[in-house]
Amino acid sequence: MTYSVKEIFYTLQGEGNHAGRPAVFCRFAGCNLWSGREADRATAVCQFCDTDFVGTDGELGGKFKQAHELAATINGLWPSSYLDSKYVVFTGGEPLMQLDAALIDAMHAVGFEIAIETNGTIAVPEGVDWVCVSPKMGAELVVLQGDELKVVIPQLGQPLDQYAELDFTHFFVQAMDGPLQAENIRKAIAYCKNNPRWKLSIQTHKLLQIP
Ligand SMILES: C[S@@+](CC[C@H](N)C(=O)[O-])C[C@H]1O[C@@H](n2cnc3c(N)ncnc32)[C@H](O)[C@@H]1O
Ligand SMILES: Nc1nc2[nH]cc(C(=O)O)c2c(=O)[nH]1
Ligand code: SF4
Ligand SMILES: [Mg+2]
Repeated sequence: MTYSVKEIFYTLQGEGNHAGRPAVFCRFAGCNLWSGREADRATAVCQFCDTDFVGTDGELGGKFKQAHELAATINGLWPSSYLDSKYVVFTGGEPLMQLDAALIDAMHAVGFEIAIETNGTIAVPEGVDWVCVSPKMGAELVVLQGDELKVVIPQLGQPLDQYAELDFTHFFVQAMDGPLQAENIRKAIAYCKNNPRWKLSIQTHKLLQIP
């Protein structure tokens, strides 16, 4: 299959349980909950997205015909002097529209641990080493287990109490970035203090002004 990739870059994971961990990010183009066009945002299922995932025009973006070509490009960003702890985060857009067994095998073959950031609407294939699910109101959640549940708040009517019963190891709330960010951060802090199973995920890469 041909993979459509917006961009590939080496940075620190900014969010969630692995915040601060060096990682290659592979951002796939396309999402099942928004076209990515501003004109469609108001009518999209997911309306608060902070990411440009349209097209293949970003850093190292493009169409990759073979899993091993994409794996080699990702592997090429890992520092050659340090071949331990290799970590790739597949995101997007929605990575589970494209991540398949061939790419999982190709990444493992070059020594990577594989993480995904997903909206939870598409089943996770075998072999993914770290599953971060971020549910979206208005979209059916089908991924009911994983490593971290990272809920962007506030979303009207979101069943946070029910989410807390799902089979995840870590439970995070993350303040929605946008015009109400300051207020959303206050809400997220208050939510964690009142519901101590939940931890705060800060988008540290935005504070640090790194990709
Ligand atoms: C851009 S999404 C891509 C992966 C996948 N489509 C998803 O939604 O999980 C990566 C992460 O950013 C979060 N996110 C998107 N827009 C955000 C915003 N405005 N404020 C805070 N987090 C946001 C998502 O919920 C998700 O956890
Ligand atoms: N540094 C950094 N960390 C991230 N964690 C999740 C991201 C995403 O867009 O999926 C992201 C991102 O875009 N950059
Ligand atoms: S599901 Fe993820 S990538 Fe798609 S629009 Fe929402 S936040 Fe953006
Ligand atoms: Mg991001």
